[in-house]
Amino acid sequence: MRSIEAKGLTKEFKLYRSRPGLTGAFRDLLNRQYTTVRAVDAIDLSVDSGEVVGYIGENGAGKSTTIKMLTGILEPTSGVLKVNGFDPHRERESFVRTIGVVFGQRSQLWWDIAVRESFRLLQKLYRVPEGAYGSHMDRLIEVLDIGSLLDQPVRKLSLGQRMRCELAAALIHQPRLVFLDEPTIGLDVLVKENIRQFLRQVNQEYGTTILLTTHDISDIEALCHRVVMLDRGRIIYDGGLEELRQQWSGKARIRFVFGDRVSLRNLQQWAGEVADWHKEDDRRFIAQLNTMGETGMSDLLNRLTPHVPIQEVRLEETTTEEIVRRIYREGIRHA
Ligand SMILES: Nc1ncnc2c1ncn2[C@@H]1O[C@H](COP(=O)(O)OP(=O)(O)OP(=O)(O)O)[C@@H](O)[C@H]1O
Repeated sequence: MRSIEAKGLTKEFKLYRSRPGLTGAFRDLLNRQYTTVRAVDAIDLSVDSGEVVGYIGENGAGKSTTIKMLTGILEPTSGVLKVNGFDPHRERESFVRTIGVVFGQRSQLWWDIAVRESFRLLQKLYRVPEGAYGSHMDRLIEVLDIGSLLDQPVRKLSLGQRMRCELAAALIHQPRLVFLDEPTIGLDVLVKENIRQFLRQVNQEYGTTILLTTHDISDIEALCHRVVMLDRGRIIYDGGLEELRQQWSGKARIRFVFGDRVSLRNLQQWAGEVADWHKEDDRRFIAQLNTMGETGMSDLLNRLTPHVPIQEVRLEETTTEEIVRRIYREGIRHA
């Protein structure tokens, strides 16, 4: 079953321009001028139920605008959108009962009342029957380890404690689809790991679909089977994380420590077309392979060994973070 089905989904904003001075203000009154910003530009997105998808992109790429359309907060300018079988904006009342939302920067809990009371209010809002509520909440409270926080007002909680309560709040009504916007922002490594583990568990046990926006690529590595990358309102990549790494990790870099001093010119001569060289000191060099895969590496070693003793050789892996940063910087065509 499909959780999200978007075709040609577009959102434009009108930005009104103010002309300078009093005359400008007067002219604005009579005839306002505006420019149009296309925040989301005709995207096609299908997400099957049970998938965990990372939705990433630079600041201003259009992620929040997409999420706001998917959750029914904003009405699309054009395109077709079905989420959990609903038109999110038009059928908002029934639709919101099928989704959960966590915005890392904003709270859905009431600041001054005890966490327990916030949960109760949400239970009423979502009309969750008492029987289903009790056992489900007990489980959430246990897994998220928030039992000791229930009687405290939200304003007294640390960020990590609050995030765990936010997650419980978003899952009170057992939604089929959860939107998480920067769920681990500002959290320490241990809390991040707990939250990721919890999300994996929710996905596996309940088959909950998760759409996650984050600037923290390790969230994506830990959780997502699929990445959708947005650039200036358009999808520039939609596929597996591993494929993204393989396709765009670029030329392999090999770090050498030679047994003897060696000149850059000699290395260039011996290696020929196979690699480009960067010198760190007389014995330490980095080779950037011009041929992909393992053949390039063994070819290079074969060429060097007759001339110079190799003390250490290490293949440098490009991290996903580096790949993504490069794609943001250069665009996917040049990565
Ligand atoms: N209400 C609005 N009115 C006018 N322009 C807007 C509005 N909301 C967003 N935009 C513009 O739309 C574009 C996409 O913004 P959006 O907030 O969706 O990006 P984002 O990928 O979520 O960025 P970030 O990672 O910084 O949150 C930006 O150019 C932004 O300035």
